[in-house]
Parts: sequence; structure tokens; C-alpha cells
Amino acid sequence: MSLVLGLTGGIASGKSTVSHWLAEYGYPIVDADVIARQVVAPGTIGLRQLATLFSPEILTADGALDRQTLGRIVFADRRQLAQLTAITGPLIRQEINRQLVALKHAKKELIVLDVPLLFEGHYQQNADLTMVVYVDGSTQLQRLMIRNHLDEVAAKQRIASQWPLIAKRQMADIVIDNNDSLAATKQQVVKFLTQYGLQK
Ligand SMILES: CC(C)(COP(=O)(O)OP(=O)(O)OC[C@H]1O[C@@H](n2cnc3c(N)ncnc32)[C@H](O)[C@@H]1O)[C@@H](O)C(=O)NCCC(=O)NCCS
Ligand SMILES: Nc1ncnc2c1ncn2[C@@H]1O[C@H](COP(=O)(O)OP(=O)(O)OP(=O)(O)O)[C@@H](O)[C@H]1O
Repeated sequence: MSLVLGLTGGIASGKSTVSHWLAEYGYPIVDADVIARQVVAPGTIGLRQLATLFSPEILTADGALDRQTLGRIVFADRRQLAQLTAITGPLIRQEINRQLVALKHAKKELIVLDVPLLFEGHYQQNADLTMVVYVDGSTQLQRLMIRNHLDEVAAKQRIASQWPLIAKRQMADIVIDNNDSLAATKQQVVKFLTQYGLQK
């Protein structure tokens, strides 16, 4: 039987960093952010629906999704974010379920379900264990501002569009503290793998 690890955190808390390490160990990753891009790729129903709902400025000259512009719109307006999620959410869920079924069928020992909105979207029901990558608010804000070239107001809006990270930490089976160095974080991931007999 496969062990499904629901991996989550807050925006820019270090989820992808941890999932890359787990992928290096050879474990398959079901990555909601990657799927979220696939379901609105050029030519998809998802993109057509977004183009109808939002203003034409969300499309680039060659008809692809201008993610930066859409991000600016939806993270500044909860109503529009809800409209976006109403379109992308079911498409993402369907593809996540499809990948999980295929990986379980292939009897993968560990399947990593990497979903930023794991708890908000009740995806923990699909997981045997949940892991939250945690950082303090000030570190999260700083890393997000640097990575996405956002000012403080825009970065705070993005953080506020998700459940507080501290609440997610309380809900998790396993907490990875990513406040310090990457090496210190990796050590915690290796400890988890060892505890569960997954160190290859
Ligand atoms: C708004 C979009 C176009 C911005 O794209 P961009 O490339 O700038 O960001 P990216 O997709 O890499 O997301 C970065 C992070 O933003 C956060 N985030 C994304 N979508 C949401 C959302 N609907 N609500 C709260 N936080 C979100 C996540 O922490 C995610 O890891 C994009 O995030 C999107 O299409 N979001 C809707 C799809 C979705 O709900 N994704 C979450 C997967 S469950
Ligand atoms: N321990 C660390 N020390 C310094 N920088 C870090 C550390 N961990 C992650 N980072 C940096 O912080 C940023 C956010 O990390 P990452 O992209 O892994 O977060 P995420 O949770 O996957 O974000 P998102 O939900 O937005 O996709 C990245 O620029 C990453 O390089």
C-alpha cells in the first residue's frame, strides 16, 4: 500500500524546496501548482473560461495566461480570487485524483501530495499523513517579497489570502521548521524519511 504524504505550508514557506528534496529521493510528487498551470495552458477549457470571466489584459499577445497580471488582480480582491478558484479548483481536483489513482495503482511506496491549499481545500482527506513547512511571519514576508519582487502591501495580501500558517501548523502531523538554513531543514526531512523507513 502507498503512503500518501500531504505536503503544505504558506505561500513562500518552503514547500517546493522540501518537495524537490523528496523528488531527489525518487518519490513521485503530485504538484498542485504544476497542475494549476496545466489546466489553464493555451487551448484548454480552463483558459477559455478565464478569458470570458476576466478582462482581456489577463492574456498575453500570443493568447497565453499572463500570470503576473492575473495574480495582481485576484490577490487584491477576494471576490475575484473566489471566481478564479471556482474555475480552476474543480479542474485541479480532477487531475490530482487522476494522478493519485495512477500512482497508487503503480504501488508507489510514498506519494507526495504537494498542495498549497491542502487544508483549505480539504485535500488532507486524500492523505495518510500531513506535513506543514513552517516559517515565522516576518521570514515568510521577506522571502515572498524577494522571490516574487512584490512590495510589502502586495506580499501581505497574498499571505492573507490563505489560512494563517500557524493554524496549519496546529493541524499537521509533522512540522518542518524552515526558519533557519536549508541544511537544517533538510536534516528534518531526512529524519522524517528515516523514521518512516523511507531512506533509500
Ligand atoms: C493567480 C495565479 C495565476 C498567479 O500565478 P503565479 O505564477 O504568480 O503564482 P503560482 O501559481 O506559482 O502560485 C504561487 C503561490 O500562490 C499561492 N496561491 C495560488 N493560488 C492561490 C489561491 N487560489 N488562493 C490562495 N493562495 C494561492 C500558493 O501558495 C502558490 O504556491 C495562480 O496562482 C493561479 O492560477 N491560482 C489559481 C489556482 C489555484 O488555486 N492554485 C492553488 C493550487 S491548490
Ligand atoms: N531555509 C531557507 N533559507 C533561505 N531561503 C529559503 C529557505 N527555504 C526556502 N527559501 C527561499 O524562499 C523562497 C520560497 O521557497 P519555496 O519556493 O520553496 O516556497 P513554497 O512554499 O513552495 O512557495 P509557493 O507556495 O509560493 O509556491 C524561495 O525563493 C526559496 O529559495
